[in-house]
Amino acid sequence: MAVFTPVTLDDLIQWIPPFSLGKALAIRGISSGIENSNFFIDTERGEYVLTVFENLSFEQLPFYLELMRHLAQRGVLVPAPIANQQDQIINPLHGKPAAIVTKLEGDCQMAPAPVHCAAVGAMLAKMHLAAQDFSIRQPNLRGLPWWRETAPVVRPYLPADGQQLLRDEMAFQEAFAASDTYRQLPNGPVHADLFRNNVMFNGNQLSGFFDFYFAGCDTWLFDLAVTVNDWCIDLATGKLDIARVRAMLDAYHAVRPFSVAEQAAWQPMLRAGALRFWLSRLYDFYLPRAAEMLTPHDPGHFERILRQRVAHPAPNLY
Ligand SMILES: Nc1ncnc2c1ncn2[C@@H]1O[C@H](COP(=O)(O)OP(=O)(O)O)[C@@H](O)[C@H]1O
Ligand SMILES: N[C@@H](CCOP(=O)(O)O)C(=O)O
Repeated sequence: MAVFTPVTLDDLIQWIPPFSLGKALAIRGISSGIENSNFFIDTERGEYVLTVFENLSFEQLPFYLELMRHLAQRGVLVPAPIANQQDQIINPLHGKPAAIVTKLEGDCQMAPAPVHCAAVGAMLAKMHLAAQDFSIRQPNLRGLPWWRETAPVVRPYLPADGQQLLRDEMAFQEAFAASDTYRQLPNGPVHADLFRNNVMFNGNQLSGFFDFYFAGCDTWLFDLAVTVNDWCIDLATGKLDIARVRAMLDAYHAVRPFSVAEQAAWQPMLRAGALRFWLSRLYDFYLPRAAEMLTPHDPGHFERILRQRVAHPAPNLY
């Protein structure tokens, strides 16, 4: 997997002049993408990433790409979209929207240590603060309204104990979302999918967050819960690794101190973060999109995480 829309060097040479990147010298498809067609491109001004968007439209893309531009301009480490001479960052290529962004150096860190979790926590806090004055608003499209729609669709596929867990957790999250504590939580644009495979490291040095295509406005704590639930766990059991949790939370808190309401909301929010990905994985597993060619992610992983978070308290935020 997967280049869905082929782009040749000749295509690129024709297309790239308005970007002031000099001549296009080479193009290589990136095999690991699952949503879009991604390419590394060499130009006279250096190496960049070209993405041809397969599912998102010209109308939907500005939220994501303008958010990345906004963050990059404020020193948050994310791919910076390259504008053409008309200051446009989304341009048609083979009839689909396409964008060029800066290339992040390094690789994903799939076996993170506390040092990596601390770097992610600090950059996440910096990102939340920097996104506060971003002017485009879009809700998290995988938030509570989507859980409400999706839970009854996937529930019939589950065994009795899974159905019970899903029913109980939806009721718990509805009550949490209606609480005064929830209303006091700071919110704004969040990444909402900051898993290990969406962060690049150059050695132990974080080089950037990428894949912003689940971003939306939600509570900052939800973003942190999603991130902790992936970076700070034993993958086999879903149990939290206290040293990695502490490193991430302390580094986040040092940049953007947590509020009292956030402390009260932390345990329910870790459960919310697990429920969100349990639901999306159940949906992709039992109701795959037409022409889906991928092996779906295991929903059982997030069921285990959810059961863990229900049964065992996590370390306090501060
Ligand atoms: N800005 C970037 N800098 C460096 N590598 C990138 C960048 N964007 C994407 N990649 C590489 O391309 C791969 C696929 O990107 P991703 O955004 O996950 O694609 P998709 O949305 O199609 O799943 C990533 O795993 C990473 O190796
Ligand atoms: N992180 C999600 C899947 C989203 O896909 P991504 O590869 O684009 O991050 C999950 O693990 O369920």
